[in-house]
Amino acid sequence: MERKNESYATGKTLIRLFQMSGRYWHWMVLLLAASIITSFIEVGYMEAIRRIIKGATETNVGLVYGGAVLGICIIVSRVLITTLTTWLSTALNNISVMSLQSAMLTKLADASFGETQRYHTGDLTSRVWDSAREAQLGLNDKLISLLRNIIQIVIAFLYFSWINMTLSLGVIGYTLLFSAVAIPLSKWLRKSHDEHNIQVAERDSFLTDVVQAPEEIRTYALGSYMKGLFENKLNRVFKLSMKVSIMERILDASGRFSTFGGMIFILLVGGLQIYEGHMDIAGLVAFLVASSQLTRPLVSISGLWAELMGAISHANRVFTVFDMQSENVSSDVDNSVSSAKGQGITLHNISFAYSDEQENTLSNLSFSAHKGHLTAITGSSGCGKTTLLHVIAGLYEVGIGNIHYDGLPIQALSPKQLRHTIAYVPQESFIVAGTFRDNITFGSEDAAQERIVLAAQRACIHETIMLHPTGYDTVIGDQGVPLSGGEKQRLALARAFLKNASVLLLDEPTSAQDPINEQRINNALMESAKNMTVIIVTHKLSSIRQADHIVYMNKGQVIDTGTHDELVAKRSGYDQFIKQQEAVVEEWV
Ligand SMILES: Nc1ncnc2c1ncn2[C@@H]1O[C@H](COP(=O)(O)OP(=O)(O)OP(=O)(O)O)[C@@H](O)[C@H]1O
Repeated sequence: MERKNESYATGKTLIRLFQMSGRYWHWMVLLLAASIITSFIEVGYMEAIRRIIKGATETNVGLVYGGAVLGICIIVSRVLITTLTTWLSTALNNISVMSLQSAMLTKLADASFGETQRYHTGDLTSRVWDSAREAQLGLNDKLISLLRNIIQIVIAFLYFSWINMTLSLGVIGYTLLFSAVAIPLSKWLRKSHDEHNIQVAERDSFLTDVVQAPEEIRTYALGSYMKGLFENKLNRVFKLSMKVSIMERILDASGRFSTFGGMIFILLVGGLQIYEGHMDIAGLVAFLVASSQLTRPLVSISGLWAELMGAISHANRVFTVFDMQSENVSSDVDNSVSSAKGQGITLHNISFAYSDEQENTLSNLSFSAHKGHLTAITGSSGCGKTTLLHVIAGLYEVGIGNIHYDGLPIQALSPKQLRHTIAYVPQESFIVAGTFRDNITFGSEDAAQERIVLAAQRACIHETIMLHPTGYDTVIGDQGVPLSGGEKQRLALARAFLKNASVLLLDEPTSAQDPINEQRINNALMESAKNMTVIIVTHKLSSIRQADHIVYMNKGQVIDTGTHDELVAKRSGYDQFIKQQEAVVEEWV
């Protein structure tokens, strides 16, 4: 599958992520403010220790008690501010992640069909689910923590330099020296995170495929074969996880080493400072006990930076979705298009290739599907019928040729106008977990019950629905009533009948139907074709013969068009195609 370069510069990624979360900036500012208050409280904690030690060394009981009272106040304030910060960050995390995920879903619904087709569904799912979460939490938690640590360093530094400037500068210099190792490591880490995410996406895509194919897995006894493939993918993820973890640990270790070494450094330099009379013993003990207030944020900056690299790698996966080419959705629907009493659909010299590297799937193709006619597109498997239907539905843009809807070029219609004009029944029926009614009224939620029943009757699904005591309110799908392939197909058909469209496009709508339902559906389609343009892709002889107009295709080209009798008489290949189909049907009967 073709992939875009998913690597954006770190700074640009952060700015973009921040812009996307712009409406939460006041929450972020509040969190930052809470962090600043926390840093002051931490300084108070250091001061309390210093006073107690000073009081003890100078046998000043008042100073000891004063330090203790300050300490208690600090502890209470710390609890309060921590509770507030936790509440704020939990709320911010949940709301912003949900908002990013739903924005991604909206984008995917509006993105050009061709773009979304380049990605595996498992990959897109993990982008919306995992990458959105990791990216947003990266901004909310990691970036804010990074800023908080910087603020904490400044405040702690001001306090410590009040005690002793030389020692404070020494501690900072020493810690930074050890943290410097983080810079090249974080670059490698970022690359490893990118590789890791690609492997995770491949693992998830594979898992989606396997979960969706329980029949094949069992009937072909693919369990151990799939297990082998899955383990290979897991191994690759495992190796990269190990690489990432080891790099993170090295970053972490460099920080820890600087902390321990820092103690010795403080004792050495602090001892000299006391010896020279620049500070007292209470100051040194306060430094020793609380120096972590200065070194910890310095050290954790490298750890946070490493974690931020992971979040940025996920953010890039999120942006790839937002960068998908959008359909140019206009805000208002011009109903004049759907109500236009035009000529139907006309295609002129259409050619289409899935990518620049591939040969044309459709070549120089022209025909008309008139309003008031049922047009059937037929031909052998793989000749390009579904592709052609997608092109007619405007799901793929054609490079060469043009399509006219009721006399208007397709480019003159916004995607929204086009969607309003078309009802589409794909080969694979899409059923959501919900009621029968929910599944029929997609996009026509306020449809009256009589219209819903009429659509279901025309699609031959009404009787099935009424077998359930709760009728149209029966829950189907995931946790509800399971449906057969034919029932799903008829439900999808009812959805299309309900939509007030002027063009009905159907891809093998009777492939899973028994002959009786097949004939009833064919009749309903003939009836629909009286006042709309109906195009059906089919291999079914009954549907082909019944059509007013047949488009016979082979290898991406239209070989001939006409009625069944006309095409048989022309002997341009259609007659042979039909003979082969009939021979197969007879063999089966
Ligand atoms: N998303 C895609 N990317 C690249 N090639 C594709 C894509 N979808 C289909 N094709 C290729 O285009 C050709 C035509 O496929 P299409 O599904 O349009 O044929 P069809 O006539 O509808 O076949 P069938 O009757 O078996 O459903 C096939 O060779 C197929 O491999």
